[in-house]
Amino acid sequence: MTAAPVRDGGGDLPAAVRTRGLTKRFRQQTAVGGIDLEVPSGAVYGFLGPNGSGKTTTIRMLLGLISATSGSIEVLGEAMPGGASRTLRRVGALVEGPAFHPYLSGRANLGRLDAADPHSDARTAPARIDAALDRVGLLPAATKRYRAYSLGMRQRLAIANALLVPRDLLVLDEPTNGLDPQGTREVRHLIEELAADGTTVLVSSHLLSEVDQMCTHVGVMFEGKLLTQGLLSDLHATTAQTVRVDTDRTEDAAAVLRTLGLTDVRLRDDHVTALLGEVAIEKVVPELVNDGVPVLGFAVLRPSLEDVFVSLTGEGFDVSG
Ligand SMILES: Nc1ncnc2c1ncn2[C@@H]1O[C@H](COP(=O)(O)OP(=O)(O)OP(=O)(O)O)[C@@H](O)[C@H]1O
Repeated sequence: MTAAPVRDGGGDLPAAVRTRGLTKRFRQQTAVGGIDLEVPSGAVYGFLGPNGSGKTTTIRMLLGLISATSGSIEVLGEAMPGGASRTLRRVGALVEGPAFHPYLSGRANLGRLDAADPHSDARTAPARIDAALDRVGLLPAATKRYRAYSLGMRQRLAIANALLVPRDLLVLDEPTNGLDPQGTREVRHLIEELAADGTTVLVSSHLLSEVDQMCTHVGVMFEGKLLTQGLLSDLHATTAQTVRVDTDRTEDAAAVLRTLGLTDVRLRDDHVTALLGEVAIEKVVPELVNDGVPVLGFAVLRPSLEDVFVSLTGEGFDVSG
């Protein structure tokens, strides 16, 4: 398996994150095996991979929480860890959720965390805290106790904590983990809004549909390797298209599709699907009709991210969790 060429969508701006040969070994185990990550400025970059594929380890290296075994890291154009303290002020992170006090309000919790930050300016804290609460839609619930917050509100508060000072890059590790569908939607919308304001977002996830819905770019991790990365639309386009033929003569339709050279032909009660491969799409319907197969419907299906993943790894994506 070779990684697809890297697309640089960042224009004149330096990439928000660029690594070369980034590697982390824990004793015998290589958790991250020489990855070249490229997160263009302005992207919502979905860092996708099954559990244990190395996403958190990579993120921890980017943020200087653990050291790399080898390789290089640039964040916002600065080599790390060289420019770390200055640069990391411009990076908001949600890796392990901050420890919130259940009996304090959302606002008071942010106040405590801000006061614990040696770089923060106490004089501007009230305004910054309310701006962050407003940004994540929690200003109306600012005085509620944390323990009364829903799961989605708790996670939005954690993101507000990452936004207490202006950020150029947000790094969110599995921000929807453990959330119910409503909470997941809230966090996803928030990420989309932050991105619309110009913040680059690197968000890790093991949820394919989530990445599909909110990201412009995607990097696919598998067993410590970055299998591919680039624009999500390019990734979809490079994966074989599936066609669907609705017919009451599925056996006959399947035979025609196989003869034409389509592969992975699957029969259902009232339709057949198959991978188009190199076959010219305009040939399919005429050939079916020529052979007397009644075509009641015909569609080209956009490959799902799961199709992309399967085509890259030859394995299904474990969507548990
Ligand atoms: N501190 C550590 N010591 C030893 N092994 C570790 C350590 N941290 C991570 N690993 C191992 O490195 C591999 C990658 O883990 P990592 O947490 O980066 O994966 P992940 O893709 O983030 O998965 P998850 O979504 O489950 O967090 C795993 O096999 C894990 O057991």
